[in-house]
Amino acid sequence: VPELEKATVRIRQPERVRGIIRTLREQGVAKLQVVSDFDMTLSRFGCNGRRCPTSHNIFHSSHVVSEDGKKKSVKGDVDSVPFPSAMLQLKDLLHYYYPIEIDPNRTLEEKRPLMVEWWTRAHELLVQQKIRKGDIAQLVRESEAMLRDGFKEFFDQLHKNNVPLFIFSAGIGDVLEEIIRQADVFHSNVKVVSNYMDFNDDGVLMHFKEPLIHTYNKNNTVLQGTQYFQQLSSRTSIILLGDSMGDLTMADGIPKVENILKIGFLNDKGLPPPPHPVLTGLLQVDERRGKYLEAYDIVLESDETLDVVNGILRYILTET
Ligand SMILES: Nc1ccn([C@@H]2O[C@H](COP(=O)(O)O)[C@@H](O)[C@H]2O)c(=O)n1
Repeated sequence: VPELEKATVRIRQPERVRGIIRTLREQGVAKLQVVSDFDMTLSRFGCNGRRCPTSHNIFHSSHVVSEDGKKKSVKGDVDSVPFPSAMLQLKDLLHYYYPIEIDPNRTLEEKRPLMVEWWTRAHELLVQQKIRKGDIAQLVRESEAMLRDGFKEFFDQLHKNNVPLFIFSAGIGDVLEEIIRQADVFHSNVKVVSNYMDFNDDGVLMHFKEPLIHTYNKNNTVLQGTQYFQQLSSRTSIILLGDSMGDLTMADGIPKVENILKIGFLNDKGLPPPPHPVLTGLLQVDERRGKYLEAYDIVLESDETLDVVNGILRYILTET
């Protein structure tokens, strides 16, 4: 896999990783499934020195706002504040909670209640905005959210080879599905589990459906009743893609894992140092690298592409 020689690749145990990749190929395509996070894993973290939005914070800078918001803009403040003040609070939440989410020095027990608090407050703010189902496509079209370079080969290779792709996201399902749809890669082998909006008959957001999925409960507890992994029990070779320590448990519900390759994107590099608004107070990549290298087999640093994943898939999916 020549892509493993890229400068962005870090591997703690190269021999072990080569062994897993060889075994995945030997086991064959019929045994393979891919489990992936969405935001900042399949979607880009940054572009032209700016952060790309997650499926939540796509709403921060959107002109697609509630009737209240539109009335505000009619009053003349559309250029200076193109969204109602509650939208600004979403940003405030991000600045407060995101450093907590990625802090390697806090335990999961400390983080979990704070994540529930973040998601609950953010969802309440979105409900207050009376988001309309029909506006989501425009919102996505006008946003800077985008899939990583090489996404088409990634989705198409898996589809062509009938390899199931399970996207397990703590983002907003309605938004991320639209991003994938607009990229024309929402193939029949893709299954998404995420936080979904619940709209009334007029298409206005009323609630978020249960269970609430946040960064640190992406495991079997929120998959009860889906039977997804049970139906794929013969697929015992797993490629897991994530960008946070919470993503490491995404495959826990798979009944029998024989071989698993964990690939992690270590983002947050190559962007302006603090006081960049979102990075203020964040621990830098150097401080997080050690934990990522222990947890993920392959760590990709400042890599906005799916090149390495595609290279590995090409190798595994090629007939021997
Ligand atoms: N109000 C929020 C809540 C969460 N986020 C970010 O979204 C990411 C979750 O999505 P995954 O697809 O990665 O599971 C998470 O890492 C949070 O940083 C947000 O931006 N706003």
